Amino acid sequence: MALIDEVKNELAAINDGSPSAKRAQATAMIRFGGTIHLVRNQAVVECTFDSHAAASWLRQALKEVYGRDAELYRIDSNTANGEVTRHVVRVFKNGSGNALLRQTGLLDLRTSRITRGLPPNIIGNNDIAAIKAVWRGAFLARGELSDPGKAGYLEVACPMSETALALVGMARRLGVQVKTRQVRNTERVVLNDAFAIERLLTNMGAVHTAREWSGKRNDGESRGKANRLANFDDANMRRSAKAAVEACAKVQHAFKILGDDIPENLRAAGQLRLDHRDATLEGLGRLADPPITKDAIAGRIRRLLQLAAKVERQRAEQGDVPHTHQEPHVESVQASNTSTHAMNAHGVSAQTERITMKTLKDLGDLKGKRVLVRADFNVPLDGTTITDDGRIRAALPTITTLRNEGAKVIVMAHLGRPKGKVVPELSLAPVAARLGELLGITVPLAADTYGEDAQAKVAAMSDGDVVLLENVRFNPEETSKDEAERAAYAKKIADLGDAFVSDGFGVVHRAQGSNYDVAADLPAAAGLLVEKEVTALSKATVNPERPLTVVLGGSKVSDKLGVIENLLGKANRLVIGGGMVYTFLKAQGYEVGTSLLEEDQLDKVKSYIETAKANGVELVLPTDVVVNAGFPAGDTPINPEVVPADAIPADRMGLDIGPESQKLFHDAIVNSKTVVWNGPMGVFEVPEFAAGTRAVAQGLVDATAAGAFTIVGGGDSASAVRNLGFPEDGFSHISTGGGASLEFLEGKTLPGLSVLE
Ligand SMILES: Nc1ncnc2c1ncn2[C@@H]1O[C@H](COP(=O)(O)OP(=O)(O)OP(=O)(O)O)[C@@H](O)[C@H]1O
Ligand SMILES: O=C(O)[C@H](O)COP(=O)(O)O
Repeated sequence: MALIDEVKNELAAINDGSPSAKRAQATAMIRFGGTIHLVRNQAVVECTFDSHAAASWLRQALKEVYGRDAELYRIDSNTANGEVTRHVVRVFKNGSGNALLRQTGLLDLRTSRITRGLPPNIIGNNDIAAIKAVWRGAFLARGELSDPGKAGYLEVACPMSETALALVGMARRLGVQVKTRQVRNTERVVLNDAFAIERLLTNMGAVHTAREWSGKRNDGESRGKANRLANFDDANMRRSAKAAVEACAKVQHAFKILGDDIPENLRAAGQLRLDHRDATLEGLGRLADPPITKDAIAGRIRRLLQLAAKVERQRAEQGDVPHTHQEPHVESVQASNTSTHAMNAHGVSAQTERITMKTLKDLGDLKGKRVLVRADFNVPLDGTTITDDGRIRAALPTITTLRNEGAKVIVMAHLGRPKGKVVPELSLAPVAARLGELLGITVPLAADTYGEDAQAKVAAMSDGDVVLLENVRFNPEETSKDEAERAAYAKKIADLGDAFVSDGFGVVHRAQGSNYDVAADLPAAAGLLVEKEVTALSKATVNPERPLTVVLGGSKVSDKLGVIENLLGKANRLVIGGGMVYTFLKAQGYEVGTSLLEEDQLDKVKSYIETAKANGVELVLPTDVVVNAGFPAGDTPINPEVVPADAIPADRMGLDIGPESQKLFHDAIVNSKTVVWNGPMGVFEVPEFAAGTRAVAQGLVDATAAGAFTIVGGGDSASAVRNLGFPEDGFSHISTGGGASLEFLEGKTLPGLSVLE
């Protein structure tokens, strides 16, 4: 028996729900699996299922919850693919069809029309059991599931867009993000993330077969890959085919624009796309000579299209040819890339697969070469004093390796957000001095990034020398949204070097001139830090050892709420502290005094709390907090006081988690196999409010000692760990990335990494 049949059998065997859940499921089964027509003004409700068990369930439920008798019969038909059996449940006799439509709410009594979506009584039902039941009914009626070993997908074909949107909303309330997609003129709700599929199946009640699906999926992974080209007939393949057709059109256009002036590796990649229109990117990679990864082939095609777009733009500027607006090129490759991600055997997104990037060895012999290294030297400063030099030290392995190879090392970096203006306080002068100290040499600082001084300093370099260019963000083009402007600027930087090494992991989530565009102009590779970060963070995203606990804190509340939403489908346990916790406490109806609060995020947070409950994600919040009269400033005396988390006085501000919570958090962390921590638990810069952050850091140290894999991410958290005196080797990995490490965890595609594929 195919696994989908087993899943439906398991779902159809669920019969112990409340009447409200049964009504929700039955209504969904009619809405998704039924047709309604009139015979002499009598409504005939006819629902067709491929599963006999589903049809039987509905017949029984109609009797039980609506008192309606239904006929059940089977239809066998011969199709090109063999005999197909369907099971029909029909409600018709004695006006019972009309009555059923009224009872379910599927007949809108005001307009006497059939409701297009799900009836309001179902949509407005906040009972999680009923929401699960709707999904169960929809899936029983029109659900499809990939076989283990194939590209992972779960889909429900919907009768119309309103029903699709209703399902999307309900999935969200279960903590699962699904999308709608039109396939062969049918609106479908689709899901490709393996973990989310398993979660949704479990939520529907297919607890046993969900596990079997994921288990079999692992066993069958290699088979699935090998069969990919042969099995072109499943939903993901169809999506991929569409993306491939679009990509072919773009490649053809690029060839036309570029003529003979195309780097050979890019031409070969484009030609492969044209010659094998139906192949997946993975398949194209296999066909390349020598074979390369799908990420590499995607990268080459993307660069080909970018190059064409650039040339076309230049020509348009020179008045050679009409500018035909080629920006969508880049997007469409990303789109085809995305569908490729959706096609892998686990159906998961970019960072849940290992990322393959070019590395230093791919740059060949660098002796005497000018190597541009993008580092992230965005370090905390107190005036001109660097309070944590972790990011500078993290760049040393790459710089030292390049120097040892006899390269001239030209380092570029940003500091703060000067918004395209020269801000003297954000000069990299203190960084040049510290880098020189750490390397034991003088590191001259060029007064500009690519201007006369930079050119002169680079021209004067000997092999093994290091020069630092001034803050790249002093140039408005660095962060410009105008790709052409950025590209022209990147070209000027690229003129200073012979190769580019991307080593600023903290900035790989940005597509900016000095970390992204410059890679199109020079042979480019990841530095040792970027390699190390990707390897370490992948341990939390590629089959992490569970329980996976994510600890979040810090002050950038709304930045991190998105991460929480995403993690509700991935982590086993979420521990929340720091400034963001007060929005959670308020969402539970507690007074939070003058603490950091994002009022406009309250509804979101409420739904996260609900989702966490529904998904079985353990949400650990503080039970006590340390408060003060206000944010510690200047000489104002500090009067820390511990209060229960549900009773913060109206005139007090929460600035740390209390002692009871410290123990609670510590224990939650220690009982984990993988821990990711981003954001301090309190205003750790002030000793009176540092205990919570210290307890969490200690939790990670203890978990590491017990064999867990622990990651500290976030600029402030990393500096907190060091400033509080914890040894760096107490943690498995201290990430130099803040936003970058979070976006990596979220599974987003990071431009600064994809450009190195
Ligand atoms: N309860 C609180 N109220 C106000 N500020 C807080 C509170 N708890 C922590 N903070 C502040 O949060 C700041 C760090 O937050 P942030 O979100 O920037 O974390 P991070 O580790 O730097 O992460 P990232 O690098 O991703 O930005 C610290 O300066 C700390 O004082
Ligand atoms: O500190 C960081 O997270 C990185 O340096 C990126 O800085 P940004 O958020 O200003 O781009």
